[in-house]
Amino acid sequence: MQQHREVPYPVMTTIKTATAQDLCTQARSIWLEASSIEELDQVEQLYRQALNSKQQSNKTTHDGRPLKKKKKRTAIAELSAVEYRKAGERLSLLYCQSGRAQKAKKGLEYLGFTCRLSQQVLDYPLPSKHNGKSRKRTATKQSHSKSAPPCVIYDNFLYDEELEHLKAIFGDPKASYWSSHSYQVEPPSPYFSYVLPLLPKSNRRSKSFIDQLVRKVWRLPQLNSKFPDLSHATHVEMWAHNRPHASGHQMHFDSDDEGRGGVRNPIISTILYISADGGGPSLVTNQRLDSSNLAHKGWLAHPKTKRLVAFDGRVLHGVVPGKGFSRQKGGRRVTLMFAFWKHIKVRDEATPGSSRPFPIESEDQWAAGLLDDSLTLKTGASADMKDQDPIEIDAVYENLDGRHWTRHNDMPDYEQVFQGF
Ligand SMILES: O=C(O)CCC(=O)C(=O)O
Ligand SMILES: [Fe+2]
Repeated sequence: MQQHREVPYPVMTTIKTATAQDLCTQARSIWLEASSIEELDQVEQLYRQALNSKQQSNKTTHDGRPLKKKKKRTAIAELSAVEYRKAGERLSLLYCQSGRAQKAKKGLEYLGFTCRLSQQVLDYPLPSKHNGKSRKRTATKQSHSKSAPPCVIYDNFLYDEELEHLKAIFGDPKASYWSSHSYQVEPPSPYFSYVLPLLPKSNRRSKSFIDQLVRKVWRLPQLNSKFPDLSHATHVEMWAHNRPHASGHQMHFDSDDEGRGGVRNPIISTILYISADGGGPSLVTNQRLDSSNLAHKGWLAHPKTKRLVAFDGRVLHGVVPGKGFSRQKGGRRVTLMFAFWKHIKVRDEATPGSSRPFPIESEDQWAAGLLDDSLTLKTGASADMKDQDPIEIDAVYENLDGRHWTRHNDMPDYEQVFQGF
């Protein structure tokens, strides 16, 4: 758990030079790129200052005289209700990420939450020698047993040259893949993805980098024995993310067209970690759309370059925001996702959006890089590929006192569950 130095409560209650909203904006931008404990302390202080900000009241008595000094300073929060809520949630997340969930309780209660992601999730265990040890080969045989995780992790799935090729396309936040889609994480830009058919080897495009890479995942024997339906896939949908350390991705179900017209899940979704200089773990749970309870089990996979994570396309999952500060100034968490579909509607529209056909004629740098056929990928996974155990979490949700939200608790409304991101 990260050590957190307590900072004195802010002394100033009247803000003259910046509005409380400015303080929140400043806090968030420092937080997203923070690389020291001092910066994190500053973030916390700014939020507390914004939440405690007061304006001089212009109120007068009924006959027009100013109120006595004490009354004149009637507190008026400068933040709008929405901003106040956001700032309160941000500060609560900082508490939960640093072993101080108890301190978040009052604020979360005030904001109407009854339940939150657990300490084990928000203040997640860091990768260590004891976590994610290599699994014995026989362990994969349990894949049909009820308690088997709905996800698998393979380290060193990619060869170095494959990673380098992907880094050149997706690594730089200014690269054409991001700029040509006006990608941003805060506030998030609209979702966009591309669909490729899973073609027989004889197809003319099957030598492109992206087709070879997709095939390498799709045909991985270990993945096919864990998820037998994978062989029925006809299309793959690809999308990617490039996040600073503190940026998370709310809990969600992967769905065709983002769930418009009803949720339709892929057979499996996969995550390839291209850059892991920052960012929190992926969290996969055992909750499904038709579950009548919140997830009671979860599995964490930390970002690690060349790693492949695959999970049952029906389960709730997300990205936990990186806690503390980034190991590297400006470090990014870059992931490339593939969802394998039996049926998916390809939406051929002029603007970026959900499941567009892969632009095979495009001269955009990113598309050209993925269509490049000069690199022959070695078939199969890299020789030192290793399966790893995800880190098992036995409480995904807790009440505000930190007690497990068990199967015996009611299903709370979505707005009552604090995710912190
Ligand atoms: O980046 C990750 O770990 C997973 C992201 C994800 O679930 C998504 O983009 O749908
Ligand atoms: Fe997802």
